[in-house]
Amino acid sequence: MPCVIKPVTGCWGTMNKHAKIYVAGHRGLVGSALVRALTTKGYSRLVTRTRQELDLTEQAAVEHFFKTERPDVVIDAAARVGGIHANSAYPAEFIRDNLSMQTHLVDSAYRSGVKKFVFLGSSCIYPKHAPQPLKEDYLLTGPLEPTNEWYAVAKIAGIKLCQAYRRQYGFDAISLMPTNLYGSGDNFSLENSHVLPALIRKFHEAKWAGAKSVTVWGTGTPRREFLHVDDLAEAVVFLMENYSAEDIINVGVGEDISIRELAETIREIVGFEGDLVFDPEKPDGTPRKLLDVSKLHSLGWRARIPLRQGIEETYRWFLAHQNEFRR
Ligand SMILES: NC(=O)C1=CN([C@@H]2O[C@H](COP(=O)(O)OP(=O)(O)OC[C@H]3O[C@@H](n4cnc5c(N)ncnc54)[C@H](OP(=O)(O)O)[C@@H]3O)[C@@H](O)[C@H]2O)C=CC1
Ligand SMILES: C[C@H]1O[C@H](OP(=O)(O)OP(=O)(O)OC[C@H]2O[C@@H](n3cnc4c(=O)[nH]c(N)nc43)[C@H](O)[C@@H]2O)[C@@H](O)[C@@H](O)C1=O
Repeated sequence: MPCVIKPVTGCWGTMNKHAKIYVAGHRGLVGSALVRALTTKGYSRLVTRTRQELDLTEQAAVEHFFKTERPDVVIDAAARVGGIHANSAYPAEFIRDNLSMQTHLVDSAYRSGVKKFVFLGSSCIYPKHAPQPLKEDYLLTGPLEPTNEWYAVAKIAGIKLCQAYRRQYGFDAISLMPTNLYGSGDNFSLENSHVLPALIRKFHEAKWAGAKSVTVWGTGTPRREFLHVDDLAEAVVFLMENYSAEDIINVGVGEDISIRELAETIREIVGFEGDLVFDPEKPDGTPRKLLDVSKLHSLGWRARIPLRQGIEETYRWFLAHQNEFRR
């Protein structure tokens, strides 16, 4: 099905700057960047709820929220998220919570008359050994990476949910597939975070402890693509305003680096002078996960924050917030 570009204003009417936009998961890495991006773009009616105020795994609470708040637009940045270890260690929570939250959100949004729903998947929905770069068409063409198949299956179900509600009910739900993200507000847990924040913290702590080496999980050979979360948020707002179709869209940079190169870059930025030690007992995960972003480029959007600059900014954020991490 072809891409559909629609104008911000005009027949839609909902995407004017007074549209009431519910950002689910607004305290997370992505949600907080979305709040910044939407505010900068002049969207003045943002609705947010903490997990304590609205637990999205509670169907009745979600239904009640939509009936009373009646947002025009929903951006779903709420999910159970984590790095390679968390995905392997908590498979039941990753599949259960993600299936539950997204189902409640999509269904209640449709039933309460939401005009636009933006769902966020992930590049891990593609088969482990799919050709690179990963085109949107490769979805469901082969087996998944075992370390994150539970999360990936939930995300694939989320895509299908959006497509089904569009086909049967004409619900304008779109699904975007971000690559690995990083930036201000990330999770810096040593066990459960993604590689980039984990390595920032490991190198920083090793530097201050005067350690001789830092251990990097796996062989260092897997390749990953990293998109700054402020770029991602801009892309999400752009697609919310301009895209309406059932086909998924990759959101990335179009370039990747090896974990060894990433570790060397972070070591340099942090100023750690010791060695890198690779631990091959830890899983490598997918060998490569580079998105084909030609569809996104053809719609008129490109990432702008270079990786080194983004890591430097993220390290400054880490230094300013290291005593107040969320977990
Ligand atoms: N980070 C990444 O590299 C990537 C992320 N994505 C996708 O982007 C989206 C956002 O991820 P990210 O910002 O990194 O994740 P975070 O973990 O930083 O944020 C997730 C948010 O979801 C909220 N949440 C979790 N469970 C519940 C619940 N039961 N009820 C209400 N709120 C809940 C969290 O609330 P609380 O603050 O209370 O914990 C938090 O605000 C997800 O869909 C993820 O799959 C896609 C590709 C890569
Ligand atoms: C966004 C994406 O994120 C996850 O997939 P992933 O890309 O494999 O995740 P990751 O960032 O945790 O690891 C990337 C690579 O880096 C290596 N690595 C080295 N040292 C550390 C380290 O210290 N911590 C971590 N976490 N990884 C390390 C690690 O061994 C692996 O080879 C999925 O949850 C998936 O569901 C998903 O969507």
